[in-house]
Amino acid sequence: MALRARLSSELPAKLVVPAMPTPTTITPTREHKFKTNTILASHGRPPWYDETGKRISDAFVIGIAGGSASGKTHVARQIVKALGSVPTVVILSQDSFYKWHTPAEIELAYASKFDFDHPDALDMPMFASCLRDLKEGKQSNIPIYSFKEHQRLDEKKYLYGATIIIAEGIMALNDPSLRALYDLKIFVQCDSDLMLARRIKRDVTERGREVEGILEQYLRYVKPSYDNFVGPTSRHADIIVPGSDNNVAIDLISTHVRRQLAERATPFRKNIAATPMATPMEERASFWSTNKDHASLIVLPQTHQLIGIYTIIRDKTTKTQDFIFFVDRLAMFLMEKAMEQLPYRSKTVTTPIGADALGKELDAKYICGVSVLRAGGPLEKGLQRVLNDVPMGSLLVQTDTGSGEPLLLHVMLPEYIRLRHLAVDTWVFLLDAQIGTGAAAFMAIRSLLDHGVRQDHIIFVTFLVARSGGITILHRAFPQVKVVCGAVDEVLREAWLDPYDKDLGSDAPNTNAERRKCYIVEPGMGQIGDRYYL
Ligand SMILES: Nc1ncnc2c1ncn2[C@@H]1O[C@H](COP(=O)(O)OP(=O)(O)O)[C@@H](O)[C@H]1O
Ligand SMILES: O=c1ccn([C@@H]2O[C@H](COP(=O)(O)O)[C@@H](O)[C@H]2O)c(=O)[nH]1
Repeated sequence: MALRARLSSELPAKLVVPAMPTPTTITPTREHKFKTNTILASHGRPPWYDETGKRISDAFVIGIAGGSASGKTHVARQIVKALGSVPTVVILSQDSFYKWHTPAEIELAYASKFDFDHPDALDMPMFASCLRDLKEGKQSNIPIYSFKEHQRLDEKKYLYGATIIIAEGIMALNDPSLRALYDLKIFVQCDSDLMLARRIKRDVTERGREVEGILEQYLRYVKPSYDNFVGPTSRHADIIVPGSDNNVAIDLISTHVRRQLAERATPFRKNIAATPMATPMEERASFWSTNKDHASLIVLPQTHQLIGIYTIIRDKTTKTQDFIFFVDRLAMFLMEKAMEQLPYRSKTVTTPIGADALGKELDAKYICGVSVLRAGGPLEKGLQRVLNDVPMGSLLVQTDTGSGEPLLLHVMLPEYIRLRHLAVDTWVFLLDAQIGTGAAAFMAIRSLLDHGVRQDHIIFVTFLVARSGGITILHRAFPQVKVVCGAVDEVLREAWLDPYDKDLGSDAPNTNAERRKCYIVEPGMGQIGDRYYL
């Protein structure tokens, strides 16, 4: 409703954008040859949740319908191009949702006697469900369809983290449950002869077809389907875009989408900023006073041995070789402690002298590790020592130098998390060097929850937690996540970081354009990832 109102203030209720008076030639590029459901552009994803940990915005979804070869994919790609530097954009092709075909149906397809242009040829409920998951910020595993084999392939394409989704297909506006998911509905209008000419060219070069078969299929199914099912859906569109010379329409659409995204953006880091004011005094006092038995924050016993290891690691004069050795040792201590957080069940074994011994065995279905790059990397070795062959994944979270917000730049997760039905039974050791503002921890935990990992199955392992930082807000947002750490440092302060300096920044104002604002845990251990790897 709100969108319609806003759209109508920007555009007439239904906009038919005329073709450009002077035709421009768009040279088909290699990318036109592929119909892939893929992340086409990613400039990092800013927070999609607030400081309570709840998701605050859905992805912006554009539905594009039109006849076969009218230019739907082309329009989708032009929109992505025109949007420029925006967060993650995904193009979801309805073609991927053609149903699985029997050998008899495939034989008919090769003889151009199978109707791929009826709405029943597509698995609409599956398309709607995958689209809904992506819109709601969850992962989706999309089927892959081969036009050459007229068959759905065995493998699937994993997608996660879209901020904008463009769903395109001949029947994209056909189904009411699909239409309900779109924030913007587009119909690509194109002359029949142009569509036929393009289809012949494309099907011969890209889909392994012959002209005679293409024409037979066109007359028997494609043309009647356009008249009966596809063309009439143009009445549901917000915008009608011409199938050629459509630069004006593309500009209009991209401006609208950019404005919508700007309206949805909310500052995050500022809200959890590393100031003692981030949570009320009483809440922090109660968190730390109960922290000894606190189920959510487990601090390693402060033995002389442990403090000795920290002393070496904190010392800026420690040589890289020694730093790596002691970080690896500390990682082992932390991981051993973290392993205690997993469930165990009773088990009786027979000893070599034939006696029964009552013991315990791990009771976790799936376990994996995910490190927040680069700083979480040094903990990986510790995890691999306590759990042989544990599947590892990573998340690259970095601070946007302009906005100061964390950005999710890369997601590489193990199958136990990528597949939702496994994720619910998966225990995840989430590894990061420290929890300062908590911004990276928030993003990493939220990403796992989006995949269906249970909050109480996440064990966050870290070297250092800042007492005055975001840990209390993190705990408030995700009370069931356990944090295992080796030391608690008192101070978290703002500073300027020089990318070429391994020592951490000063309070001096930003004189060097490359320096960026950061938050420093004090006394801290410096940039652990840099000291370990560089
Ligand atoms: N505006 C355009 N100008 C020039 N060629 C185009 C234009 N739109 C589409 N084409 C070409 O037409 C063919 C079919 O376009 P495509 O976008 O794949 O259609 P659809 O996704 O609707 O089936 C492609 O080879 C593409 O390069
Ligand atoms: O195995 C198949 C599946 C589909 N088709 C034809 O594809 C078009 C839809 O794809 P567009 O990319 O939108 O053109 C549809 O008209 C089907 O006839 C096919 O030939 N073989």
